[in-house]
Amino acid sequence: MAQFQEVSKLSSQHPKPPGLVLQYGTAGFRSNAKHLDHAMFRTGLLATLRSKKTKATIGVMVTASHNPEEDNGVKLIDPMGNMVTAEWEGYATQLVNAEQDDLLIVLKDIIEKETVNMSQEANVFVGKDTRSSSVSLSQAVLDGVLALSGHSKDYGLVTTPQLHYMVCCQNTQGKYGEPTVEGYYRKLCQLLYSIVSLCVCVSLFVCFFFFFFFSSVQHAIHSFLPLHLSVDGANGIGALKLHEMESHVKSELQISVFNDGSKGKLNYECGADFVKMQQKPPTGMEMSPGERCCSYDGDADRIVYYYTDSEGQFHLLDGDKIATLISTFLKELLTQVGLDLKIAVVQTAYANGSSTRYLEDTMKVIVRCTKTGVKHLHHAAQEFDIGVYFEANGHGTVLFSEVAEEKIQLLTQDPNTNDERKRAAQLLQNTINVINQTVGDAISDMLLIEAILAIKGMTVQQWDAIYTDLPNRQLKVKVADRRVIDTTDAERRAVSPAGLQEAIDSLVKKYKLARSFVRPSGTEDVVRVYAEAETQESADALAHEVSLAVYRLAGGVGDEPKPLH
Ligand SMILES: CC(=O)N[C@H]1[C@@H](OP(=O)(O)O)O[C@H](CO)[C@@H](O)[C@@H]1O
Ligand SMILES: [Mg+2]
Repeated sequence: MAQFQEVSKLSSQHPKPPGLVLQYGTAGFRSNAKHLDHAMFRTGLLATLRSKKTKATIGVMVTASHNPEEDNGVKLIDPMGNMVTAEWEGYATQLVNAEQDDLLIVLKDIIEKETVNMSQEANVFVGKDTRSSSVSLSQAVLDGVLALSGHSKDYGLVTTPQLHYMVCCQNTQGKYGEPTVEGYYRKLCQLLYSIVSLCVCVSLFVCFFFFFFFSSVQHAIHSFLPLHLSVDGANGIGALKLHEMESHVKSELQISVFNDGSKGKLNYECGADFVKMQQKPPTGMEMSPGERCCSYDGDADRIVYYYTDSEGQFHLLDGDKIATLISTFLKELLTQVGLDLKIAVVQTAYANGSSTRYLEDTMKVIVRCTKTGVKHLHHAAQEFDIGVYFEANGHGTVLFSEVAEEKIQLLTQDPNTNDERKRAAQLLQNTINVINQTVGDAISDMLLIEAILAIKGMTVQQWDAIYTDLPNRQLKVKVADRRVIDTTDAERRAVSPAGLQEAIDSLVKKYKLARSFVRPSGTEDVVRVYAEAETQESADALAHEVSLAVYRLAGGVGDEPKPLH
């Protein structure tokens, strides 16, 4: 067929290095950018097939998120803006690893297995981050789409969640929003205006009573707006997009952007991953004591907040604290509107033990633990009326079931609802709209958090004080083959190699309030070790001892892990 001749022709311009094997991992393909040209072209081919199969627009995002500048990667976005299914992840791995001469055989095999109608039209949206390699790599994706006569739309520089949003808007015929970057800002920011204005109405109402005691109403509003926030853009796409969004929110939210890419290197000593892992502020950020700050990652799908206190002590408010703030807010609103909706928080094994305890024992919400990787959390969250999911590293969002959205919508229109209930229903409605339900989104999460803090009149210190994190430590161990470690119970227990779990169990027993687990990373060639305990010294010592156990029992390479102190 002529169609396949074009594939042969164009694929020879994007040849596969013989013998190279890549795996569609936790977040798509990731590697040094030099190894990815063929993977991009072939992901373009697969996205076209997926589009024909689903009769919908598919997204392809070129990014390696928080990884170093030299790396790159690619992920596929399904019609509703979700991650692609596990089955198609498998096809992606097969197609990308086919040696040059076998490419057509593997391609035709997928077409046959999935009974793809090749005369069906195909549409693929493509986006990229700010890495210098992203320019040619996204062109390789576009070539792949072209090779199978698919239509493509190149969104150029966008955040990962923006591309997820575009795909969802396109496939819901605009019901989710307008599939443009401007449409995205309008949707998200308008809601900040209405959330804030609802709040101002309440402030005005309160001020009316206190008018004669305290100076003026105007003063109260001015002290409320605009909000101030310092953002570390990780020298990536998020910084660029914040500048773009500025004009939409400048009277409600003043953002000072640091690490905006004008001089520093992407993700280097900055960004959400650096801040979370190192538990310290990014370089290049000016912070005054008590000031609210946050960091995005390299493709702006993660966010963490932090501040330093008057003694210079650093305080991190990670994904767990964000999930707690958002679920508290939603639960309070549900009580006010009197709706009996099932709300749950979904976490991974990396969630701080204090957060899980607080959510279950004090807030009395259902907590679920899944494997690492947003796709797992997303699926679990879909089982509830309202599913709040966050990885501890700040990647997360909230999902509302259709039933929940309908019930809330009805309440906002019900003439028999009293003012207080109506206001709460309206806030819930606005919250639904400000949230990017397709995937974790640093910009959307930031706007929601800012609105919640304003509505609740809460400082970052008060938010931080909801519970106290258990001291914790994450380490990496190099082993010859990390696949020798197999886990169960949402990655909290190791079933192989023999003796490893027993060794961890006996080490954990030595410390108070301790917990530790190990798992092979899905994005890096390392085994990750997590430990938490009553004191930082204990968490550090436990993490080191568990690292040694991994090194000895799972084939460690290089030098033995050294103690932290
Ligand atoms: C401990 C940790 O933060 N792991 C991260 C990291 O996965 P690993 O499989 O642990 O390498 O990258 C994933 C993709 O960004 C993210 O979803 C996940 O939370
Ligand atoms: Mg990311």
